[in-house]
Amino acid sequence: MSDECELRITRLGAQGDGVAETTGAPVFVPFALAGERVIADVDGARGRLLRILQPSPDRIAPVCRHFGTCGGCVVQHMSSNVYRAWKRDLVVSAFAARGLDVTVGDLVEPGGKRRRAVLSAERSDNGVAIGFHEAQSHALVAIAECPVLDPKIVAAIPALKTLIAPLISKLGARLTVTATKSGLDVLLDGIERKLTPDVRSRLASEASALQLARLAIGNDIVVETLPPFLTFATADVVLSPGCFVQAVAEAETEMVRRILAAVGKVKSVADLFCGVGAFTFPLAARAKVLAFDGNQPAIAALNAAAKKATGLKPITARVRDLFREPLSPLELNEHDAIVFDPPRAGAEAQAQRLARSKVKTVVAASCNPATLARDARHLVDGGYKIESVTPIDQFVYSAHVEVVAVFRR
Ligand SMILES: C[S@@+](CC[C@H](N)C(=O)[O-])C[C@H]1O[C@@H](n2cnc3c(N)ncnc32)[C@H](O)[C@@H]1O
Repeated sequence: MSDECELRITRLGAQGDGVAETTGAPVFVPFALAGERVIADVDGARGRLLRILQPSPDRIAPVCRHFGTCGGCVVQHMSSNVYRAWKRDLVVSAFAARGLDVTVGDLVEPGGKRRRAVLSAERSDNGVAIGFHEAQSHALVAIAECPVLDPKIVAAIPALKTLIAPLISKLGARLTVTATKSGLDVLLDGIERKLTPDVRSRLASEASALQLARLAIGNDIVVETLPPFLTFATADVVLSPGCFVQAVAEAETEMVRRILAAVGKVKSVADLFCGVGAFTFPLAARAKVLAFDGNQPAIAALNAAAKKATGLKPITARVRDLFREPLSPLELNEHDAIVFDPPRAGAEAQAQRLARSKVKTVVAASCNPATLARDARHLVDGGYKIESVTPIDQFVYSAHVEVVAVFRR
């Protein structure tokens, strides 16, 4: 049952929604701003914005025509000041919820566009569409423009649509596109049927004609015209299909700069959750690095690049599940500094071991302030002091924020 109600929005929630405190529970209204009076269609804790009776002076026009339907961006409608304060506060609140009263730095905005897009492809009565899902829905919004994506990815969408059309059913598929230094690296997941030799050879020649660096379908590399690579310090790393990369190169540069500044002049560093080595190689310009990640292809890619890279200290990279088998305090103590950059779930088991170690400097990078704060609590309880917490706007217009936190003992 939904109800049309007049609401007064008093604050912004963690997902960027306007929140109205009612006599019952709070109501969350996407695209409403603090200070606004709105009419919303309210169903339980959610309100659909129908009309704005009194707009906030901080309301601005969105930069993209898809804003409001495409679920990729949640906050293009607020002034820069409100946006910056809200993003920073996501981090402040996460730390406060763990009883950590820290000074969180201002939001750093490195700019840049996303070099990685995870898109959906679906067949409908009007043909194949590629885009993002609507918020809280399975409906696809076909993308004609996108202010956050690398323009090379947006420009390739019409050609990708034609390329993959024969493979796409109503069930849909996932398309991971990465802009690498040798061209677009395209991975299509969720295709059930096996490729016939004819289809395969057509796909290979069309992908080459489009100058894609690589086209992979699931685990099958259909064609690799050029090895798709990214450069970290002096290392050219050929990516494994769909492996993790930081979404925005400029944000990665900012993270690396802060990590290196915090680590300082050291002899030995462990880089935990290293992926393909975005931090490993810059760290190895000054110290020997022991690197771990649970993803075997990522470690293979890192090791292959390490063999060819010049001017770096020794790198040892190994596959290890750091949730099940975190480094022990004894293993940690062999290093002057530890860098960890886990997935959204965080690194609780590893943080608990770190709390019992004697390592002087720990630097955490995280895309989830909630799990970072939980892990920081373990470090603080183990005697670490939080030296700095810096939010970095890697995921512009979304409710996500990257954070680099420095701990010392
Ligand atoms: C946020 S990414 C960081 C990668 C790298 N630091 C970078 O900047 O590119 C998180 C990494 O954690 C790895 N990972 C996820 N679960 C893991 C686990 N249980 N043990 C070890 N690594 C894991 C993923 O493979 C991924 O490379």
